Amino acid sequence: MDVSAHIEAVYADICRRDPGEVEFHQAAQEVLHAMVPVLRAHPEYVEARILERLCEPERQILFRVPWVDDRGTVRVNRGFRVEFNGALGPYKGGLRFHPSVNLGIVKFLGFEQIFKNALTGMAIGGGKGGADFDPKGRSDAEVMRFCQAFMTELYRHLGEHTDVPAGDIGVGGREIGYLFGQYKRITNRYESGVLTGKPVGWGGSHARTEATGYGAVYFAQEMLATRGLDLGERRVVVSGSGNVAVYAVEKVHALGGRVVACSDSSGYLVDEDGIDLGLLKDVKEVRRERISAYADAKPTARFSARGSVFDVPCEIALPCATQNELRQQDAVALVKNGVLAVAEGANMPCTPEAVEVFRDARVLFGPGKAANAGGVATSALEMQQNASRDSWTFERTEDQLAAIMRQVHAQCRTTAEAYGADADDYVLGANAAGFLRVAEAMTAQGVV
Ligand SMILES: NC(=O)C1=CN([C@@H]2O[C@H](COP(=O)(O)OP(=O)(O)OC[C@H]3O[C@@H](n4cnc5c(N)ncnc54)[C@H](O)[C@@H]3O)[C@@H](O)[C@H]2O)C=CC1
Ligand SMILES: O=C(O)CCC(=O)C(=O)O
Repeated sequence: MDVSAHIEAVYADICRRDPGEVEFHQAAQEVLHAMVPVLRAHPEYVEARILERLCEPERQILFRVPWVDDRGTVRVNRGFRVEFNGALGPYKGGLRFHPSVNLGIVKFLGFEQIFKNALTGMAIGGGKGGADFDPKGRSDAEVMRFCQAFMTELYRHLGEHTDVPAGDIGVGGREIGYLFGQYKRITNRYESGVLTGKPVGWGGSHARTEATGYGAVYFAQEMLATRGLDLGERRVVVSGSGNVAVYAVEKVHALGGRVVACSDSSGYLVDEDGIDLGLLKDVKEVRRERISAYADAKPTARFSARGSVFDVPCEIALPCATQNELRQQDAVALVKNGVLAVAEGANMPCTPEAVEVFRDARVLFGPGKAANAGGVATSALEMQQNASRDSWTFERTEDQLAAIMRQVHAQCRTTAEAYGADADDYVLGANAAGFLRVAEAMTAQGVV
């Protein structure tokens, strides 16, 4: 059988059926490319049309979200939930509130989530959702009314055994609280496990807030260890300054590294003293201001509205903002400046051309579906705690997170080698290991 031709045909079909969904095409192409050696070893998955079934969501929900702003004006947004694959458990994946959200972006994120969730080894399927709502500049009351309107439609598709959303860009503890309140009001059920990322006082898990950023740093640490290196004293650049970025900075500092730059959509900040985490959290989490407010408050820091945060020389780069933020020219600059390792805290932040530059330069590269899997894995730990009406300590939860990240890392390397690649080929290893677990479950469950 000509496996390459089969894969080409699957990809062509995706592009033909869903033209314009460029981010989904990009995510699918990466996975499909990695499938060549896997399908050669498993022709039964070609026969069972596993790839074709994996690339088609089980269900896509699109809905109107009408709400009223503080001036009494009626607003209308579009809501999405893509329930991509439920072979391993309830659909699991975050909600993104950002003006750029469209079906193609939600599908790319949901598709990534299938393989990421499988890699964690936990019982969670893949899904993602969101809305083209822009929370920037909105009052708390507006955000609450929007969340209530969003949940007024979405609730009928959710359930702790059905579909369990969490946060993503623009959705944090505040939004999860409002969404949970509306779910509870409509259903008259205190179903703790229907959403994760809840605040710790009422069903949230310790370490979930920190998990994605911490996990990405653990993954970078594991990659460095394969070359006898560690994070101590290393110069690190983190893009973004949201949930993932802030806790990546925190863990790098805890492990002895120094984050010298971070960013937001308005520009980037360099602080050679090392990013002051207290100030960063105050600017971003409390005051919800632009990152330039940090430089206004600290004389050692400088803010730049032009150029890229990846121009700042570093040994470790952690892209933690958004998709396709790290382009070919950024990768070239990083390599020129001696970068050793790149771990994707965000989903698909590096373009395919950038990944190629890292591969050619033999830079250790951890793809998002492996490197940022700590967030969703800790969400699954939150579901476990909710199901058993238990609450674990921070230490116990973080220990489990660290163990899961070590296991994800090891699995990437052994799977890459098993399919004839170098163990450093984390892209092949992550995609193949995730795929195999899902394909096995789909096969056992029949054509459904
Ligand atoms: N929150 C979580 O647990 C997980 C998040 N992710 C991914 O991590 C990334 C960040 O998510 P969160 O930190 O949760 O969101 P967030 O809303 O807390 O932060 C997003 C950050 O990215 C910045 N940003 C957005 N667009 C940008 C641009 N074009 N250029 C520079 N900065 C930009 C924002 O200013 C903000 O600092 C996303 O790709 C998300 O899908 C992945 C796994 C889990
Ligand atoms: O915690 C979750 O359920 C989802 C996290 C997420 O959206 C992601 O892994 O990209």
